Parts: sequence; C-alpha cells; structure tokens
Amino acid sequence: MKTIKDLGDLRGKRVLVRSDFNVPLDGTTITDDGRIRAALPTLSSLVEAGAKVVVTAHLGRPKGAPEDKYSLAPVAARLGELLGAPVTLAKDTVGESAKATVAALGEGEVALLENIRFDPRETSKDESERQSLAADLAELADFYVSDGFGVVHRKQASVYDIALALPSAVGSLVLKEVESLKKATDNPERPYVVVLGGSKVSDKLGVIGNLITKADRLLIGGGMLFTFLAAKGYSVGNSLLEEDQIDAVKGYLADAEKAGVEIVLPVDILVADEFKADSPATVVAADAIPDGKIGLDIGPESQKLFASKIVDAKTAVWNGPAGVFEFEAFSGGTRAVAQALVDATSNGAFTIVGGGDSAAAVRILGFDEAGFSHISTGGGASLEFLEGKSLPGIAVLDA
Ligand SMILES: Nc1ncnc2c1ncn2[C@@H]1O[C@H](COP(=O)(O)OP(=O)(O)O)[C@@H](O)[C@H]1O
Ligand SMILES: O=C(OP(=O)(O)O)[C@H](O)COP(=O)(O)O
Repeated sequence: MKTIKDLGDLRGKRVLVRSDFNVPLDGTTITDDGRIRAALPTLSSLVEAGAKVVVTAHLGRPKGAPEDKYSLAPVAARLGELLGAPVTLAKDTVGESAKATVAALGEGEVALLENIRFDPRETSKDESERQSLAADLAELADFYVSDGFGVVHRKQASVYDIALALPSAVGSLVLKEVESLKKATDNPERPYVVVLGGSKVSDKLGVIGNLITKADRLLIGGGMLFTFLAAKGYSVGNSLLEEDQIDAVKGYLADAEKAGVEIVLPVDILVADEFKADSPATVVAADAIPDGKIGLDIGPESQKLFASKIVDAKTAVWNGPAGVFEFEAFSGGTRAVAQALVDATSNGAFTIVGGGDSAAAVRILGFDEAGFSHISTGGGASLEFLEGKSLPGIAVLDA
C-alpha cells in the first residue's frame, strides 16, 4: 500500500481525504470529538506539506438526500478549532458549491464537503452509480487518501470506488489501526474474549459466525442480546429485536456449543416503559421481560457476571455499549464492561475497544484511555478485521 509520502511533492496539489466524522451529536453539539481528533495527524501532515486538503465524510444514515440534522456543519466548526484554522464547509457534496470551495482553496488550507451520504450514489449497490459519484469526486482532486478507518468495511463510492479513480494512498490513522488490530489476530493470547453490544444489530450479528471459530468466549449485551433471548424462546417485550435473525442466532448458539465456545448472556435486564432518560428503571430476570417493557441495559447481576468473564482474558475485544449509556440510569452495564477491561489490561491483557459510540462511551463515562491497549475508531470495521475478512476500503489500495 502506498503511503502519503509515496505520493511525492504535494505542494499546491488537491488531496481528497476520506475521514470518518460520524460523531455522536446532541442536537448540533458534538458529545465526543474523538473521531475528529483521530483524523488530525493525517490532515495536519497534508497541511504542512502545502496540499489543498478536501475532506469527504458521512454523518449518520440519511436516506440519500440532504437533511439538516445530518449536516457536517458542527464537524467543520470543530475541525477548524482543532486545526487552528477555519475549515470551509461546502453546501453540497460534489456540486457547484463543492467545486467553488475547492477552487478557492489555498496551499495548506482545508475544506470539508457536505455529508457524502446526501448523495444516493454513495451507498448504491449499483457499481456504475457509485463509479459516477467517484468520477465526480475525482474531478475535485489530484490524489486520494483513505483515512476513515470506521468505514473501510463499506464498499461505498467515497471509500472504495474513488481509490480506483485517483492515485491513492493509505492515511496514518488506517495504518495505525491495522497495526494495533493485527496484535489481536496474529496468535491472540488466550482466553480470547469478545464483548458485543450496541444497536447496529443486523450488521453485527453477522460477525458472530466467524468469531465463534476464533474467540473462546462471547459476551452479548446491548441491543443484540434480545435476539439471543428470543432465540432461547423468551419474550423480550418492546426491546430491540431482529426477528428475521432469530433462526441464525439459534444456529450460532448450536455452533458455539459444538465448538466449545462459551456464549455468555445476561441473567437480568434493566427495563423501562419508554426509550427515555427519565423513564423509571426496574430489574427483571432475563427470561421474564414483561410485555410492554423495553430492555435498556443489562442488570446488576449480569454486570458482575460479565466482569468475571472479562477480567481473566489475555485478549479482549469490545464493540457496542452494553446499554443505552447516554441515559445515566442505563449506563451501569457499559461502565461495568469498561471497568472490567481496564482491570484485564492491568492484569496484562491486550484489550481493544472499537466503535464510534463505544469509544465515546469510554471517554464520556470518564475512563482514562490509557487503561485500554487500543481504542479503535471503527466498530464494524474492527470486528470485520478481527473476523479475518478483507476490508474493501483497504484491499482496494493494493489493487
Ligand atoms: N438495549 C439497547 N436498546 C437500544 N439501544 C441500545 C441498547 N444498548 C445499547 N444501545 C445503543 O447502541 C448504540 C451504539 O451502537 P453501535 O453503533 O452498534 O456501537 P458502536 O458505534 O460502538 O459500534 C448506543 O447509542 C446505545 O445507546
Ligand atoms: O459509526 C460507524 O461505525 P461503528 O458504529 O461500527 O463504529 C462508521 O461511521 C460507519 O457507519 P455505518 O455503520 O453507518 O456505515
């Protein structure tokens, strides 16, 4: 893979960088800027080299059309603060505003294109549509740098197709991530424990089949645990449930048993009447979630159980908060998992936290980042890497 240095003298050249700026927001306030900070080494090195830096990124999952709540405006403002120089936000992705913004860039200046997922071609399954967006992006730049580690598992126009349309290089964040994650894939020390949670259930259930062949123990929390409880025949009230995945989960449970891999499920759940910060919380047994209730966190017994299954790990990977940690009353499970990982790290384990929200949770809940061996900016991306899958946004750079 070419690095930025291999691109030669970049002074005055337009360099398009794909970053992952999918940060958590409360309205227009960024609640954790970790992903923006993680992008700084690459962006600063391009600024120092005198390049005209054009950044493309997404925020959330808009439906292929502009939506104010998914505007990258808060990101442009924060990026400007962190770089110490204003970052112009183009009003569109590859249209007139983007062209004018790029044309006005001076050497060492940075501009951000509006949310690339406002263009339906970005996530299209139709290759020719993606290629047409990549061609539009390519007109805005001389070189492409892939630095959005959190999206390298997506075969999307600004991640994959663009790398075939411009001379390309890998950014320093992607390189750093790959180096750290390799430590968990090349002969991981055992026990190897994987903790899963979060809300991207259908995405992340898919990794379990492969992880069963690699890990010794899988702990299931967050939104995905309810599909497991349903697979065991329990009712889950109004909790997050992927009904069409129940059979697949039954298969994972059977495969894990055959392979001697332990699947640890919560024994109690913190439920509420509504998905709200102030909805009163009650603890119920995992096999007795009442109708109408929503599971928003793992319960106190499960927190102890999870901690005991994490502390003796020699390699531990965690993706996906154990509960809705953004609501204080439902942050206990996530806190317990994070603390157990910190304890495992001090016992000598190699520990990885991955994912936009999981990494944000660690910082928002006040944990010292130094308590973990590696905090990855990618959740789905790091899981797919650990599964041993080829990641399109990285593989394409070797093409
Ligand atoms: N029981 C639950 N029900 C609904 N959402 C949940 C539950 N547990 C955790 N979550 C949510 O999962 C979100 C993060 O999921 P995800 O995007 O998959 O993680 P990451 O960004 O770390 O990869 C958080 O916003 C959290 O509130
Ligand atoms: O937040 C992200 O991934 P993550 O939640 O797996 O860490 C990335 O920005 C990818 O977003 P996507 O899962 O909508 O493609």
